[in-house]
Amino acid sequence: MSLGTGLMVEDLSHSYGARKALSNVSFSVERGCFCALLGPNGAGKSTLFSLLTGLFTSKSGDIHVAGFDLAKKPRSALAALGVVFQQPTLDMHLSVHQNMRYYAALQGLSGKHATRRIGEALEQLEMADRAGEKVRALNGGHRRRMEIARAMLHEPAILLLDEPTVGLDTSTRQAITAHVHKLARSEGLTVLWATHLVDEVEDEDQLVILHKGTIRADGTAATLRGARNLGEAFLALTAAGNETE
Ligand SMILES: Nc1ncnc2c1ncn2[C@@H]1O[C@H](COP(=O)(O)OP(=O)(O)OP(=O)(O)O)[C@@H](O)[C@H]1O
Repeated sequence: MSLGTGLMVEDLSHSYGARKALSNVSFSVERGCFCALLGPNGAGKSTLFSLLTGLFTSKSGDIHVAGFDLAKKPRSALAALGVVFQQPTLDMHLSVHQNMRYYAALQGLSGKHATRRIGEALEQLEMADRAGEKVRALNGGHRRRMEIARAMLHEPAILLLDEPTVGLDTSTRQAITAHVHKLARSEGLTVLWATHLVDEVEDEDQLVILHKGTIRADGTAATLRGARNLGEAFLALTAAGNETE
């Protein structure tokens, strides 16, 4: 895989003691693609994210981020990643801008460059007019948008989001999902979006279905669902996997 390309996961496995959470998982996401990683609770999505972000180390398998081998070039690989974790990690007592400034400093951005990137990232997520507000005064949707803007500060090639709409109402979920689809299209950003909700997947998205630690399907959402709606297709693909166990 060459420099600047998307994400590649090859033959990745992970166990918690005797419990196998991921078994020989392989898939790749082309640069600029939105890939939905769809799986029910316990499928292994968070485990995969922990491996992709270097929180856990894989004993078997390879991960390449924007062309960098995570095991051999962790700094370069991690620098190419923007991450939005499932649990919010904002300082409620600071303003949006202060939170962004703090994170910019952690990323090594300072001065005018940091100010410019904070402005641009907030603009992209339509949050620029909230910059002076305390985070605790924002609703859940705006907090999430802010976290996405924050993950974009260092201009990552790849954005990972682990169930980023958990706890949000339907219209807020739709707005955030649409925002990130737009980012992928307009910025050439590679996106891996983990979810268990089929309505967050668009027909033209790449869809990877993970169930009980294995990949059950990988293709364009429209192709995988065929004439069915995605909910039916998802149930069929995950039920088919159960029968073999
Ligand atoms: N720290 C742990 N110790 C033991 N087993 C774990 C641990 N974390 C996860 N597991 C198990 O590994 C499997 C995959 O869990 P994981 O959290 O990665 O799935 P998930 O798809 O993210 O699910 P959810 O949507 O519920 O977060 C599950 O069977 C889970 O019970």
